[in-house]
Amino acid sequence: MGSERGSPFYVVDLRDENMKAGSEAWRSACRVVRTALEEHGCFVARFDKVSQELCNSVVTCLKELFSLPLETKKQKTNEKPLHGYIGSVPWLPLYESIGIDNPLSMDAVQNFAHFMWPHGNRTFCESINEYAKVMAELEVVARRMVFESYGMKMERYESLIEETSEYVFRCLEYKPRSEGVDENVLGLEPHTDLSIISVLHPINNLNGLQVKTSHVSDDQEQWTPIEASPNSFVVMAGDALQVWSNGRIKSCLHRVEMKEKKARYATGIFSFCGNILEIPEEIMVDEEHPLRYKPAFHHYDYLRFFDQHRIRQPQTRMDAYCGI
Ligand SMILES: O=C(O)CCC(=O)C(=O)O
Ligand SMILES: [Fe+2]
Repeated sequence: MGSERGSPFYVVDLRDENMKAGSEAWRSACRVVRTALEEHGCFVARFDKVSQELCNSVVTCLKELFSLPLETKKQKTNEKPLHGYIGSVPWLPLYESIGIDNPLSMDAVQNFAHFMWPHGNRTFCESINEYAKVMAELEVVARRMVFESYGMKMERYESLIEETSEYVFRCLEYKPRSEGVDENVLGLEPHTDLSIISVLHPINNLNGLQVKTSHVSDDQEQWTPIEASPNSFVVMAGDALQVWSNGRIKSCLHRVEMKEKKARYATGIFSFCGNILEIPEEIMVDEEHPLRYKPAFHHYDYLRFFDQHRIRQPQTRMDAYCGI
């Protein structure tokens, strides 16, 4: 466990069958997770519970979904901000994405599929629901590790896990650059996610994802690619985790550069808190880390705030919403 040669990002092996909560391997992984999130806001997780067959089926589903007419894709499938379709953005001509709310519920996925295909789509529902469940399993392990790494007691964080397990599953397609599209145009512009944690998977194994890293030694910032590889998932801190940790963890600034000649498909599962997320002040606040945010954070309200004000700069946005 640690960083891979040539890459500054930490790699956490979550494949180990023996990695049961409480074991030495588990505690050591918790430490790496905390260091990684404090340094880069992300880490690479090795996780082998998604078979190649399931990945292939999900890619087929995504192709089918994105080839639907624009009017169909744009239907409002959800009331929550940023949970639906995003596309036809003039400065992001290669990017399209669609959110599926509550993807662990087969009923919710079927509901979504009925919006898209009048007679439903059984293969789509089965593959997406099965795949989202595995992604969520990985997300929960990551969240448990974060809570534990700051010394939270298990009795306390288990209820927090339940409150913070609302998900949206996002399907992403990046079209290959066609004639006339400027070579400086990005696949997706720099941003941080508004989630607690995001787990991303470049499911057809194409590169493009980059994270803003800073080198403490020379004070330089740069965009560093995260290589796509089978069984590798990228776990990122979102704004809500930054607030929860009183700024100890920085939400991860990332973007997508599209140099590929083929369409790039990716998926992401994003966790949210359905309740008020409280900063555990007894753990996060001390002389060195005075309270930076109002201690009660209303997650969906923060999404509405973003939707209304569209403040792009993440630190300014969090400060404007809940800074003290
Ligand atoms: O395509 C990717 O790898 C990243 C997608 C992403 O950052 C997002 O959906 O928030
Ligand atoms: Fe993102």
